[in-house]
Amino acid sequence: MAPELVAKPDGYVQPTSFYSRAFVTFLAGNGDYVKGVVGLAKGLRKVKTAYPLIVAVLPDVPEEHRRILEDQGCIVREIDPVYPPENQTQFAMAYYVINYSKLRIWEFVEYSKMIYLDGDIQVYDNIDHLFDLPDGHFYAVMDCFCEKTWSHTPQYKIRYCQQCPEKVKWPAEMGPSPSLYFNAGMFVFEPSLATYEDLLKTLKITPPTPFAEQDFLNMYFRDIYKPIPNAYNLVLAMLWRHRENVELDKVKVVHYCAAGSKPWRYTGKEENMQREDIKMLVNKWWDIYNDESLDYKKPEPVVSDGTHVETMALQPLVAAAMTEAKASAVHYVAAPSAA
Ligand SMILES: O=c1ccn([C@@H]2O[C@H](COP(=O)(O)OP(=O)(O)O)[C@@H](O)[C@H]2O)c(=O)[nH]1
Ligand SMILES: OC[C@H]1O[C@H](O[C@@H]2[C@@H](O)[C@H](O)[C@@H](O)[C@H](O)[C@@H]2O)[C@H](O)[C@@H](O)[C@H]1O
Ligand SMILES: [Mn+2]
Repeated sequence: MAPELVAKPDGYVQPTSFYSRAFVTFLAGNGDYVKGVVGLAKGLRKVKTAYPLIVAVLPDVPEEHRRILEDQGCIVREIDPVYPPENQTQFAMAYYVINYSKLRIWEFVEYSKMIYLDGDIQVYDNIDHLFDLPDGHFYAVMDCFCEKTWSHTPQYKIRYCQQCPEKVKWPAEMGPSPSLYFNAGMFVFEPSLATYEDLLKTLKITPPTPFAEQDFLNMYFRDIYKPIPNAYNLVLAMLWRHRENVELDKVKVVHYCAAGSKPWRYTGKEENMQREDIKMLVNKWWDIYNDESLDYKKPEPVVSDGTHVETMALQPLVAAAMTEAKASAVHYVAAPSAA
């Protein structure tokens, strides 16, 4: 629901509840992931989230892509890259090396709570309630170890997966079973400069591993990690690896991370990509991406007592609240965080 607006004696109106919560995603390069972020922005609008979407962009994201995202109501913020220490690691995907730059979002301390979403994620139900989860923990959905991308791990070699720990039990002779491990495509976290500095300091002395920043974040937050239901981040491989753990009609967030499943590049040729559930989820993504009614509508400039007030690129909800607050004969100032 839109933040309360309070008209001040001098006629200035300011939202009482400044946004200290936001969704945040990450965009690198001049390629087609920008389509993923546009889809995400429109999906969040469709589920009527009360919070803005921040896009942390690397310097190599072109002005044209930044404009496209601002025109979709996103708040674009440039971040510097973060590189892991010199290493010979073979990342599961070569481009994973850029994903360490996600760590910059811990520096967004004007927000007390944020939900990170990969650009290849779509939100199909409102998940604003996750912002109310108790502070002091790191919330994310458990990953699955059954795809070939995990063939470098001991759990893969013995076909152990945390999604079905009873099926193949962890053998005592291999020591304690692995800590619960989350997929880093979606997580609820609290920005903090102290954590941010410590993350970067710790990264400098941590040898990189195949799943790059996902492995690093799992190691770093292991003691405060709390699993949340699979419905909040459906890692697509779950559909053919652990169908018993998926209630497709209750899924709120879909993560198009399986090879060949990025909707904007979908050809249907890769393994599992001809499944009916995959085709349905890819079409669902395109329905939102192509829905022009979900495009961001810049609020009409507010004209008051003859002066033309330039409204900033406000979040639709603040704009709607302003309209409700009868934009006549008063000036408006937007909440800085809504700018
Ligand atoms: O060329 C790229 C590759 C990755 N990303 C960002 O980094 C995230 C993580 O990469 P990806 O989702 O491809 O990894 P996966 O979840 O498929 O392993 C993406 O969702 C994007 O937000 C990007 O912006 N440009
Ligand atoms: O940089 C490492 C990446 O690791 C994760 O992706 C993996 C993981 O989900 C595996 O379990 C799948 O098998 C695999 O397909 C998928 O790519 C995150 O989704 C991504 O945001 C990012 O952190
Ligand atoms: Mn992803």
